[in-house]
Amino acid sequence: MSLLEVNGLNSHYGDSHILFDVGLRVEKNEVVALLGRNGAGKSTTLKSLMGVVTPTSGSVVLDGVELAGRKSHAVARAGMQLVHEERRIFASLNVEENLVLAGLTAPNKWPLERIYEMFPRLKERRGSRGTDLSGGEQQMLAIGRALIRDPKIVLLDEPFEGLAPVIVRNLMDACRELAAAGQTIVLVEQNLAATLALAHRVYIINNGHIVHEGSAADLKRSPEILQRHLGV
Ligand SMILES: Nc1ncnc2c1ncn2[C@@H]1O[C@H](COP(=O)(O)OP(=O)(O)OP(=O)(O)O)[C@@H](O)[C@H]1O
Repeated sequence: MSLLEVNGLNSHYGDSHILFDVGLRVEKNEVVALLGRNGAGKSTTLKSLMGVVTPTSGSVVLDGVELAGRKSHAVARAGMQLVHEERRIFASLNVEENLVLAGLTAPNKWPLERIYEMFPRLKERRGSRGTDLSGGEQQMLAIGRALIRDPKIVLLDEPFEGLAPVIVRNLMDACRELAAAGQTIVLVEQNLAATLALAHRVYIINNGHIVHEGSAADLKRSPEILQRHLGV
């Protein structure tokens, strides 16, 4: 059994049917990317896994536990974390307060030092408020807030968006380090090169349907698939 098994997932916004029988599986220690054009349903998929959006049908099983239909705090307690595109840190709290608060209700947690080893910049900025951080520092903090809860799986929604190339490389190194340490990751990212460099396996979603599944290595060698589904 895979760490995460998603079957027949359907989600709606009001009357709009957005996800159609989405199926995914993610093995323990795997980095899986979900690619697709704008509006294809990537964020909705992550939100549906996390219980931010309640799927209308289907199943989301994490480590043998059915999570579909549960609220996001319950999903978080079961070991899933979503790092939202909007980062969602507390602007009026400093870096360390943000991290400590995120870890408070976690059954297991990483020591602060482990977060600071991964993101030395956060240690330097530990006393700075959320509002005073750069975009890259905010993203590091958002990821740190997820990791401090020692999740079984982390969902990253466009972690590199809007960041300078040097910061993207920095964050990619952190993701590689995480993956090497065995962290299971689902990554949604527009930056195709970065995605294919990080992911082991890739799904492509198109209009709410999964249209391709394969290894990242195979996808790199298949320009026609990239062209057909992503237009690149
Ligand atoms: N809160 C919402 N209410 C209604 N429709 C929504 C809402 N959020 C997203 N949608 C619609 O659902 C579809 C899928 O959106 P989603 O954000 O999942 O796409 P995406 O693949 O993540 O794209 P992007 O890269 O643009 O974020 C789109 O047609 C979008 O307009």
